[in-house]
Amino acid sequence: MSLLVKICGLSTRETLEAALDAGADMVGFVFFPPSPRHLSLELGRELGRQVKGRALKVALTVDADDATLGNVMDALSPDILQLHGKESVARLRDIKLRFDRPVMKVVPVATSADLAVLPGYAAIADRILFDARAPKDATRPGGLGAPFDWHLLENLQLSLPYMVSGGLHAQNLAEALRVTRAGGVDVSSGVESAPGVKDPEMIKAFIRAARATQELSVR
Ligand SMILES: O=C(O)c1ccccc1NCC(=O)[C@H](O)[C@H](O)COP(=O)(O)O
Repeated sequence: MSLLVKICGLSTRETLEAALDAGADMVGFVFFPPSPRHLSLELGRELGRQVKGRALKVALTVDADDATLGNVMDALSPDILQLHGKESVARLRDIKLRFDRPVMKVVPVATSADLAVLPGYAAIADRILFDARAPKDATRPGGLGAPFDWHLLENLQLSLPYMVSGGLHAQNLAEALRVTRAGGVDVSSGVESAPGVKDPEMIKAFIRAARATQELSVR
């Protein structure tokens, strides 16, 4: 199975086009006002139209209520909902039923104890995204450019697909894949020149590096 590459936090036509041209499988759009990558619904609609089926559109939200999710659905028409907050298993089930979209649940990781939630989420989610657990005083739960200890996933047995994220960049993604055997990689800060400012050349370099390491992926 081929490695999935997701470029997250896109917010301009130019950088979205760079990701699509370079062959990103998933493009992520952040709907979380405290984030430097937050999109208005209007911009989300415009960028969503630009994708034209060339990649899967992923809507990232954090503990969003139904009204917010409904607005995002209407504007972006996402293919996948990335739930990056503290959404419970019951909330995941509710969101899937209500919005009829595959759900990618983010599991924040700092220690092995963080993996205890997996059986619950695995029963409902379509995919898991492992990300570094944000520090308690962080203004957002992700997109901080910090990695976690990939060895925590070394002996993972998971019945559904999973991706890895957190502090990835073109130079370390091969090692992350070697250790975790993840089926996909997700990046935001590692393809930026400043928080929220994507760099087309860094996007291309990341996707090139991911394709070069593709044979390491098994899940
Ligand atoms: O990007 C944000 O600002 C953000 C805000 C709130 C929750 C999650 C957020 N980003 C998550 C991602 O972009 C990715 O899914 C992933 O965590 C990669 O982040 P990075 O470490 O910056 O590469």
